[in-house]
Amino acid sequence: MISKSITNPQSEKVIEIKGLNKAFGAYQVLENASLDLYKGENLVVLGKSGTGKSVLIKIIVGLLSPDSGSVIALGQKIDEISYPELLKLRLRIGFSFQNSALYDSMTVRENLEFPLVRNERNKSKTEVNALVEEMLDAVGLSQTINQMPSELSGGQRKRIGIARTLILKPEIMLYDEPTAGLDPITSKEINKLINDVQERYHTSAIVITHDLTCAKEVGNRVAMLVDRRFDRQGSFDEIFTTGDKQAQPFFDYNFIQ
Ligand SMILES: Nc1ncnc2c1ncn2[C@@H]1O[C@H](COP(=O)(O)OP(=O)(O)OP(=O)(O)O)[C@@H](O)[C@H]1O
Repeated sequence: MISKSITNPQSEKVIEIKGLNKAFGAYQVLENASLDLYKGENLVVLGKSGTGKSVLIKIIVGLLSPDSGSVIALGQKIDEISYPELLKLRLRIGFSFQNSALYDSMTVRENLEFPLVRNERNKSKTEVNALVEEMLDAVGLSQTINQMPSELSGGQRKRIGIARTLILKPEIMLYDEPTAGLDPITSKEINKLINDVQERYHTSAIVITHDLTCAKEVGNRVAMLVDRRFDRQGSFDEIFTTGDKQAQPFFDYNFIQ
């Protein structure tokens, strides 16, 4: 397995997180955490369960407020913009949920149309159809257009979930455990899809995962959330070949156990 090339640190930043603090009551989840997402890269975020990865994502899209620190996404300071501006910004950031979050009572076509009908009402029926077809082609599932989610496999549902997120052409994609619950072959297909999306749509992405094969295959960079911050950042090999005591258990669990 070949690692992907690491991002040029001179690249433009599409997300800049500086000195982030977030606690729930006395429980400090993030402490002086800093992390950047560069334009066009896939950044893998690794961390033990309950360390605050979902909290981080929620802060980025303004669903949770940090106690202090600054988050700039696509040039906008999340905690300073108005609510309508925040809603507009969220449309530029696609969030692919862990459970795919498809509507079971709608066909694949209707699931894909839904974000457009809700957010881009000015689109004609022909434009909507063209976008649905483009997205299904992008995820390799054109033939499922009239099927119900219950007729799809777990891997296919993930793909349709990604297609539905992509249909608004977001500049940033947030993937929450994209390979969770999938077999290794289907996981590899999802990894390839994440890379195809990066190439075809020039998205920048944060990929939250516990799956190191996924991390290695899709990540231009890896950041580990340890002790409430992201002190460990680098290429996959930089993180996992140096015998780091916090990183090693992830590696051992995924590749040796
Ligand atoms: N709204 C909330 N109120 C109180 N505590 C919360 C809230 N949201 C998250 N937490 C706590 O913050 C910590 C981090 O949660 P988070 O969901 O971000 O973990 P995670 O790293 O995404 O875990 P996993 O890998 O299991 O999904 C947990 O201890 C969780 O209980």
